[in-house]
Amino acid sequence: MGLPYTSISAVALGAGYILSTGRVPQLPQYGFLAAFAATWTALFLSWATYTVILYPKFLSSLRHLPEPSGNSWWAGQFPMIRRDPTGVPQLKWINSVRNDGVIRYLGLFNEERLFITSPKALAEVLTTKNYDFEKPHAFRFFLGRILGIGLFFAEGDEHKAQRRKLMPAFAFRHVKDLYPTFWAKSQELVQGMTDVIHSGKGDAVSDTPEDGTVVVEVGAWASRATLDIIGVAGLGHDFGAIQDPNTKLSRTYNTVFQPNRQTLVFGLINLVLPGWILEKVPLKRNGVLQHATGVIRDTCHELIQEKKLKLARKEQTDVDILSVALESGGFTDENLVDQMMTFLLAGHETTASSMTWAAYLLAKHPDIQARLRAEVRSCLPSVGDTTTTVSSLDIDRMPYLNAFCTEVFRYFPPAALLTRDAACDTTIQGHHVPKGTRIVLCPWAVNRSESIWGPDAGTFNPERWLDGSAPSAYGMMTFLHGPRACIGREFAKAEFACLMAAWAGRFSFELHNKEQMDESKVDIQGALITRPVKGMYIKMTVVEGW
Ligand code: HEM
Repeated sequence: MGLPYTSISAVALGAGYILSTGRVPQLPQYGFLAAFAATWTALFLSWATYTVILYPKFLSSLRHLPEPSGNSWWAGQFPMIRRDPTGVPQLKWINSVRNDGVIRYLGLFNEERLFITSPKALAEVLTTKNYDFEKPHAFRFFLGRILGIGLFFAEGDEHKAQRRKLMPAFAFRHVKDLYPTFWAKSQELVQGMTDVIHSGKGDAVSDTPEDGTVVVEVGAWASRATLDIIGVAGLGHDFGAIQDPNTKLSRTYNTVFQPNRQTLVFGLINLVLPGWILEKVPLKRNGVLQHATGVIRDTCHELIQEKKLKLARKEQTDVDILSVALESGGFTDENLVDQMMTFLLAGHETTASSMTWAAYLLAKHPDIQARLRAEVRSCLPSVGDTTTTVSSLDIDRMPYLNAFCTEVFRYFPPAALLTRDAACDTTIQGHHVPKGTRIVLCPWAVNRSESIWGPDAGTFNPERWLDGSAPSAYGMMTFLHGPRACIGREFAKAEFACLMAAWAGRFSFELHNKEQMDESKVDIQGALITRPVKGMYIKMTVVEGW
């Protein structure tokens, strides 16, 4: 519950006036400032006691729901949430707290959160009552600056209308035409990395080029490839990030997503200060965000102008997302810029995160790596053969590749935790949920819930997708479900499958830091998109013969 600054200040002003002018003779007289400050402090303390202690512990209608033990008296489970990677506390609770689909836990200042755990409850929140829940306003401020206020942040009827206009561009019949683009970029990526390996100059100090092995930070390559793909397939423009790691746009996203103290402190302040105040605080992070927003907006503006010129000259035949949106005629220029900013970010860091985790998992499981490579080599033309391409049918015919990709999406969902606020009084699984209650959706936990996936939920096992035993759709939360599910899901799945086929077919993967065979030794950063904090360093070798 946000501090009601305006109401407290208004009452304190009134009290200051009354007490300083002696209007009520029965009351003692004080100076205006002293009376104002004393009333303000008293009201603030009463509000804080009510909000932090009385309401969550004794009055809330949600206090009888199951919850994890070990609360701090004023910060609930916040110490654990702050210490562990995003989603890890929720994973512990989903497997240990008995519940019927909803767990209540307390955050900083004992703010209540409802963590939704079962497929039935998730179906209710995401589909049946989707529009009863909205994205939190603080989140909109925090991310809206770099993501734009497009489809991602639209709500209610506005969301429905925007989604309807954009859907054709993301339908599978359109995505299937993009496979040649995905494959061409996968080829370019693999060629770029092959050149680096042959040159013997990797990204880590202990490279051992003499045995043909070079250590590469795969996350950076993944981001460059996915930025190029969303550039070409989304905006009809090649940013050339695979060829040049220092393009303005790549550098900009790097500075925004660099996991560091600044980002963390900014995020924490955002929990207590409203966005419009935080934006004005002279923090270094504000400057970084402002600059980044400028670069991203300008890039999108330029691309839209280019496309419009082409349209006017009747040269327009492209099938990228921007062209489809422009031709629908339903967006103003400013709105289009917001949509493009959304696709640029939502469509590149997410898939890059999946690629980074996939490289880690391949390195950790040499048997899976070998099986995948064998399938790729037997089904697809060589990645070096630029005269051939790959279609959706080629990829569909590869059960192990598809099982591997789906299992990576399950095991390491890029968006580990998402939130909603109840937009009205509503219910979940029959429990009354007051307006404003914070709802937590946690793909990281649900995707590994033992009650949904069985006792091997915590094991990476592509095999589970081959025997058709996968559980209810709502047990897999990587792209969410319902009207707000990821619109780019088919795009992402296709792009990821092409990129992984090219990687696994051409290279062998081995962990640079052997300690990381133990997953708990990989530090995970997860404010928005999960990634290894210090990058993922992999020893890569070109496997000849394909
Ligand atoms: C592995 C890749 C991806 C993952 C895991 C992913 C995941 C998600 C998730 C979880 C959401 C829901 C967020 C929320 O409602 O709080 C979402 C929404 C969205 N995603 Fe993705 N995404 C991926 C790739 C893409 C791509 C490639 C694009 C575009 C080309 C894209 C565009 C969007 C958009 C526009 C939304 C907002 C949809 C709406 O609110 O109607 N995503 N994504």
